[in-house]
Amino acid sequence: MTAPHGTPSRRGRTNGEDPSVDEDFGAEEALALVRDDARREPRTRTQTRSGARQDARRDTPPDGPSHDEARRAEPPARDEPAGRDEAPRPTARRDQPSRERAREQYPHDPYDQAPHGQAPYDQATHGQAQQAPPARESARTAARPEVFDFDAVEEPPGTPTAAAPGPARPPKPTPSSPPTPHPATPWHQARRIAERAVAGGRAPERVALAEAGGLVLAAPLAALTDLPPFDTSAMDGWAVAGPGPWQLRAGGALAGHAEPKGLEDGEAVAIATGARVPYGSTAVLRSEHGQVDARQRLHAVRESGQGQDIRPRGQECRSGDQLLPLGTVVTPAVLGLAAAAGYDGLLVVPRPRVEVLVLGDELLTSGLPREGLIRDALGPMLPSWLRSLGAEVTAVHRLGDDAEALRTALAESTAEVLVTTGGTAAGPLDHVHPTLRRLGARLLVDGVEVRPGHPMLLARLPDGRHLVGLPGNPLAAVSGLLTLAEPLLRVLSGRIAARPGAVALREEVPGHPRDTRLVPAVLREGEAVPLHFSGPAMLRGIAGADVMVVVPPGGGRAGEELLTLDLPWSAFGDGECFT
Ligand SMILES: Nc1nc2c(c(=O)[nH]1)N[C@H]1C(S)=C(S)[C@@H](COP(=O)(O)OP(=O)(O)OC[C@H]3O[C@@H](n4cnc5c(N)ncnc54)[C@H](O)[C@@H]3O)O[C@H]1N2
Ligand code: MOO
Repeated sequence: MTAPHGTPSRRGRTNGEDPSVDEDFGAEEALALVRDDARREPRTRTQTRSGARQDARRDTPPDGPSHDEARRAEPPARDEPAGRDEAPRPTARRDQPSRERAREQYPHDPYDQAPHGQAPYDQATHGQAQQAPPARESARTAARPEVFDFDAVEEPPGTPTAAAPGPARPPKPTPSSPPTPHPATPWHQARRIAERAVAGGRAPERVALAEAGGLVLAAPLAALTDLPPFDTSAMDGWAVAGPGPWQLRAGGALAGHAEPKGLEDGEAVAIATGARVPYGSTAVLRSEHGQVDARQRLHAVRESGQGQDIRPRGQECRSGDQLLPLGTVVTPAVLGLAAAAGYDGLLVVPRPRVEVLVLGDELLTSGLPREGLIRDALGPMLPSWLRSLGAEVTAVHRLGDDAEALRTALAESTAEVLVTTGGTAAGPLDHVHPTLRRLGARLLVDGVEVRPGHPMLLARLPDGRHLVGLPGNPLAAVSGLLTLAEPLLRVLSGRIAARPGAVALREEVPGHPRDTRLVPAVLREGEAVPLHFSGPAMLRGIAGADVMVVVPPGGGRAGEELLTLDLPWSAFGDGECFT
């Protein structure tokens, strides 16, 4: 499922206690890991491409800075947005036939995310065609009603934010002073904070195989038997002893039967695939490679070598061999292997219990949108997504915009993790921050430098439970899932971080001047083609996506390798995984 994660070999871990996770892990480090891994392990869907692409990246035009340098540079003054949350307007794009072709299939331009023909995307309006803001949006322009305890924002020591000079607690805004700037956390750092917020999962439990799918091994899987447990025939035919021709013995050996009587040299007996081979057998002759004459003598029409088509006992493993490490997700194949190796049940990390609280008076649970009401997209989306991240979703409650209902739900829930949707911003009905403050929660992440989804948050309640606050815009909520919920739940569910993915962009993707962008894309011939309809309020792009591409501040060039985040269905994405 989701990345970027460290490789198990370098960052292998099952809980937040492994010191190796303390290393900084930015985009460049993650990409370097991918390149390393690609050299070691040729079979990866996100196999990075030739060095030529990297060389091209290093190319510096004679009259200007390299792309990377340009990316690090501040955007030119004329592009500076009026507010910190706005991106510059796009510059005109050159006509490129190949781009046009790609666009026909997978039209994309984040600055043009409305259907073709509509007004261009403007980050300030969050992907919508420009229009007068609705009444509730204008209410958001009001100053932030609550001031947070910025001391309570936990940052690892040495991070740029923590190291930044300035007062620990900003002054309270007064009617004459502008709203306090929001201390958003850089995207990579937010993921690390979420990963380290918890030390590990619940105490391991033994569950029946039928219940273990999707859980994580809490102990290495060691073989309880040799596999195969006895010498078996790999083919239908005859077990033979010594060189032929052989005298065929009456009867035969079938799978599931006790060991047949041993063979003497020059003897053969009919045998089925999977049957125990009789003691004394030197090979199995396939049925299509032998003929029996009238005197019941078996003749080989093709020679079979010593031991041919016999699977010797212990060929796959010996009793006690470690088959899989602790931290492995119990996939269907793991269930099969465990059963073959003698297990009736497995010691696993129980799923962390997660409760979803959907906020918003405007949400309908059925029927068509009407009278300003819209369908709740997140209530139906989150349970299976969270489950794919290792959680057990115990309940989905729809609370409307009711601060008291939210406070009660947070105070009374017994889930280890609460996930709220909506209400993270600073509008009059956005109750998440004030309620957290009332409950004495500690904000570990309060806003992230990522688009969409920058108002996302991670908080710790006084009793140690965690709350992931997802923004209400549906794609922004997905961004929050991938940024904060995935690392938190990965550690709580005992999973090992997967190898980070990287893929080359088929076409340029504009970036935000300072924030990371998460852009839905499809994978085609090893390249990522960014998708259209990927505004913060839209799910149309992500619903057809294979991965989320992590676009660094400043954007990505055609051919540039960028990190990717897997989606729950990514394994089925481009058909290259099942070879
Ligand atoms: N003055 C400002 N206003 C806003 C800012 C900002 O920085 N300054 N940020 C914008 C961004 S970015 C986002 S994202 C949203 C986040 O807002 P909330 O988390 O408070 O979410 P809501 O206001 O409740 O909802 C936003 C949007 O999403 C729709 N929504 C909510 N829940 C659902 C759901 N379950 N299914 C489908 N759609 C949902 C809701 O109707 C709104 O349209 O704030 C911006 N404002
Ligand atoms: O742009 Mo907001 O970040 O819609 O998520």
